[in-house]
Amino acid sequence: MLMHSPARLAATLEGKAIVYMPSPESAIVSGRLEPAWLEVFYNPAMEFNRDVSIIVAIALRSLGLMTRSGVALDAHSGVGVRGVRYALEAGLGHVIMNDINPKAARLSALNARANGLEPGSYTIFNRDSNSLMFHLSRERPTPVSLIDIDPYGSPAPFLDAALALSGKGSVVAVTATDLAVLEGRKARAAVRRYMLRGVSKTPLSKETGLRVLLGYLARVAASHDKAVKPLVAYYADHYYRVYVSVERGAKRSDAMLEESIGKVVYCSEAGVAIAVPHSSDPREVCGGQYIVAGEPAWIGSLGDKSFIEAMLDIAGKSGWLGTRARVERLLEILLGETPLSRGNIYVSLTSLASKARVNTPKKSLVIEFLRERGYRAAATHFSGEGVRTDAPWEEVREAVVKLSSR
Ligand SMILES: C[S@@+](CC[C@H](N)C(=O)[O-])C[C@H]1O[C@@H](n2cnc3c(N)ncnc32)[C@H](O)[C@@H]1O
Repeated sequence: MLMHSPARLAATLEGKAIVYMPSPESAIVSGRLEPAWLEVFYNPAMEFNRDVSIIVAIALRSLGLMTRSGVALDAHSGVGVRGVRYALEAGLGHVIMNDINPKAARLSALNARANGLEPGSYTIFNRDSNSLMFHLSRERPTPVSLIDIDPYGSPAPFLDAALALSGKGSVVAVTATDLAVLEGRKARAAVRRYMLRGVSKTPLSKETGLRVLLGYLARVAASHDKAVKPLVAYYADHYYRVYVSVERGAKRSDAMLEESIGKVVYCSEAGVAIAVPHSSDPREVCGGQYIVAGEPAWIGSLGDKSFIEAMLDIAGKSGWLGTRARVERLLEILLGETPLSRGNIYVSLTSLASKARVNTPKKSLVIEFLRERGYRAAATHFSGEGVRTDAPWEEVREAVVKLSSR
């Protein structure tokens, strides 16, 4: 809902915040707002992404996981909506908002004032975010509990500084919108940007892309003798979003690399993908031809079940969120699939059915069938026709064939 206000600004409501943004007239293309054309970036379509951030921040506080400083850094703040909402809705004690665009920094300050943030409870910078993060980590050491990286396109150029700034227990939140690269459709760019050994587009690349992003984040953390642990990670619309908590120490870092970094391999004949350690021979599992979908990639769990449970509980009480119903739907699916995500890529029922030359059966029937056989199985948020399970793929194929005509 956009409201017009004087001085070439428009105002809108998001969450509990009133948000001033540049008047949108000049950025309407074919009847739609093109956020990158605004003098200062603001994308109303990312409200869902920000609503999830608010739930994460509240969960960190309520579970006692927020480190002592309680400071959040919104490193690419645009109009400042995320930073302001962290203060207003999640009650974070101090927010730092930064943007390289001077008009963005001014608008962030205006939005902080308009929403009644106490003058001492926020700081605004107009700097390159890398230079700011290194400044806060080395020149003016500032403990930051939540480091939020939400740039245009790839977050890769900002992760080194974010991990340098992170301390024990900090949470690093990252948005990536360069899906074509992470999913392997632009393989050369993926090799360059995320330092991959191998990458290829496959029918299951949505999940591979998220694992490539997490794998890169983990390797950057390792270069700082740190380790990361995903609290929640998901795909939505045109982006990936991950929240990881940071641990310090070379031993933890070594253990993370050993246990959680490997490769995603697509078994071409079977139509399934596997997440396995570097040393494993895919031919043994695939039993035939295979493609390396992403290496190195994160093969560990995509989140923490109790954290997601807490988020779901909080979302249920957060009636002010504009996208609450969607947040709850996502969290419910993540709660089912995340405990099954270590070493498992979801199975595409359509792919399996087409390889077996049968009709695709109903997902709910396949899930029930696998559970009756003692396996764990759940829906996945990556695809409406996907199932995540710890059953061997041969058993899933058997289920698909048996259930195809029902
Ligand atoms: C996708 S927008 C951020 C949106 C904002 N986080 C939100 O939720 O509304 C990316 C922002 O990053 C800023 N930016 C781009 N490069 C930057 C850099 N090197 N340092 C700091 N800000 C940068 C842009 O000016 C833009 O406002």
